[in-house]
Amino acid sequence: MSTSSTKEGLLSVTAIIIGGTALGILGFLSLKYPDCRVFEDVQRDAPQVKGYPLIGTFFQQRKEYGRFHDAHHEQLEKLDTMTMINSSIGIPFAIITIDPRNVNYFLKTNYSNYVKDYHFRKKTIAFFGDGLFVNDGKKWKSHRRSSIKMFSTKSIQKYFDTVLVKELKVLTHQVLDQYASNGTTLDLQDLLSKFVINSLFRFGFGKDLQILAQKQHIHLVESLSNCLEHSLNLYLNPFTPIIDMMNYILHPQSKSIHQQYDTLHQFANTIISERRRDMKNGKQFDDFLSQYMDNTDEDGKPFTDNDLYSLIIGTIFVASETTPYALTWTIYNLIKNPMIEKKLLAEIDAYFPSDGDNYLGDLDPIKLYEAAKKMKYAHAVFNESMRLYPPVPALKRIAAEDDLWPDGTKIRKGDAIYCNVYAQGRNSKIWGSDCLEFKPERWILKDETLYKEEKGQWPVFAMGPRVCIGERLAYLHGITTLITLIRRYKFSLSKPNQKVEYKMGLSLPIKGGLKVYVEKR
Ligand code: HEM
Repeated sequence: MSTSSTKEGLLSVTAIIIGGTALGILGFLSLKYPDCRVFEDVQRDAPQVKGYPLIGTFFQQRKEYGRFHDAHHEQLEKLDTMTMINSSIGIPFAIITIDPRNVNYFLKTNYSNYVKDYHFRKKTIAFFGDGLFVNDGKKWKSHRRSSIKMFSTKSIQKYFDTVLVKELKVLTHQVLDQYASNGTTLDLQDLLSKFVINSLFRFGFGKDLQILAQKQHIHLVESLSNCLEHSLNLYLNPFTPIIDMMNYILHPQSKSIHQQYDTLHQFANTIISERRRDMKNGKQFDDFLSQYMDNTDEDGKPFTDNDLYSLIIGTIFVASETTPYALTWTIYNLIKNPMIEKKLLAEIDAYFPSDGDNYLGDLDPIKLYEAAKKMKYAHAVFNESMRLYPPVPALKRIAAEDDLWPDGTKIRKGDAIYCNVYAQGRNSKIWGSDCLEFKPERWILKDETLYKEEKGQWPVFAMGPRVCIGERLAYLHGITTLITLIRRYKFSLSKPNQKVEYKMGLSLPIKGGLKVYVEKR
């Protein structure tokens, strides 16, 4: 036998051994991990969404991305569980829970073991800055402490008198009346976002952005939404920097994403420097910005411009992404349920007896404020809409240490935890067999008081030490706007078969907005 054929023989034997061993290992691993990702430790005493050997639920998760929350809802109902594991290659391991005991535990009882996602903070820092929303520990504490004073009863009342009612007049008399008389379609979601941004900006930073009627700062609103989407893509899609580069090469004329981030930073920097100058000249202010500037962080140092940037952008972010979406979904639900709208109108009439064209006592701030606090049915309608369409659809944390949940689920250090608020609001075990129906009556108890949930079965504003600090303001803002709009206008979908579905993200907007016609009542 020649040396070359001996070599060939040896090579093929080696190839057979290597190939056989690889196949053997693959077969062994496939048997060990038949429905989850390879090397996953699934011994957590929680049911698991079944996937494929070694890759887990990768394909299911990719396919369901656009309807992520519904997929969780269906999987939880199918598995007949309130806590489940979803394990996929390439996607961080996640434990999803809607069990009120667990939710109460990780958001409240043992909240310090469940921290904000560090990777999210790192990827989104260009947008959010390094402030309240994305931090834990000292930084979070000092930012929260400095913000909270703005949400006292006195400040909220002042906001009502000096800002909200005036903005409502612009929204109705200058904008919506125009659409009503022209009979043209409008995107209600977009309009309400601008309305809330403008109002809260005047409240927090004493500046009228005039984006509602006079169409100023529209580039700011665009940059805001593009940069938010971009920073989420940076977190979720590793190819984002390559896509950015391609966009830059293919569309050299259009504004690059970096220029849009610059727009946000320049906008915030201008506000900060103007304020520093005015304060130096002895002008007095009583808003968010001045409170931050007067306060110090936990080490006694003044807040930096970066801290102030995160406050400004954070406020615009919550303003544009929560209350307006809650309001848009509520009006959508009322369009779909005319009998409920009729009942709401009856409650509004009881508080504001018919007064011709002077709707709602011509928007008298004191009357409105008092009514908005008391109107039970309006609260029930708003809550019921947020039950089905929570503005913040999921709460995510990372476990700092191993733990054991009240339902027996074992938690490992580093696990990602999701409370899917959307799936929880639609769960039949929690809300009964009519859970998918829009029924505001479920919020009104036999003794005519409003049901208040505090045990972890509806954390729409979160709970525990990180509960939303804007909750009271959001209710007052939401209810006042709702009753004003419903009393003055009748809304209808511009196309009766308009597809209304949510867009995936940190919040729950309607994909493409809500296109409506508006008529004066
Ligand atoms: C319907 C309206 C709103 C809903 C449903 C809502 C919901 C929430 C939720 C669920 C969280 C917790 C997020 C998490 O920890 O992962 C949160 C946090 C927060 N919200 Fe709201 N929010 C609303 C409106 C507002 C408004 C109007 C403001 C202020 C202008 C505000 C300010 C904040 C702040 C500052 C935090 C961070 C608190 C912290 O981490 O300590 N929210 N909100």
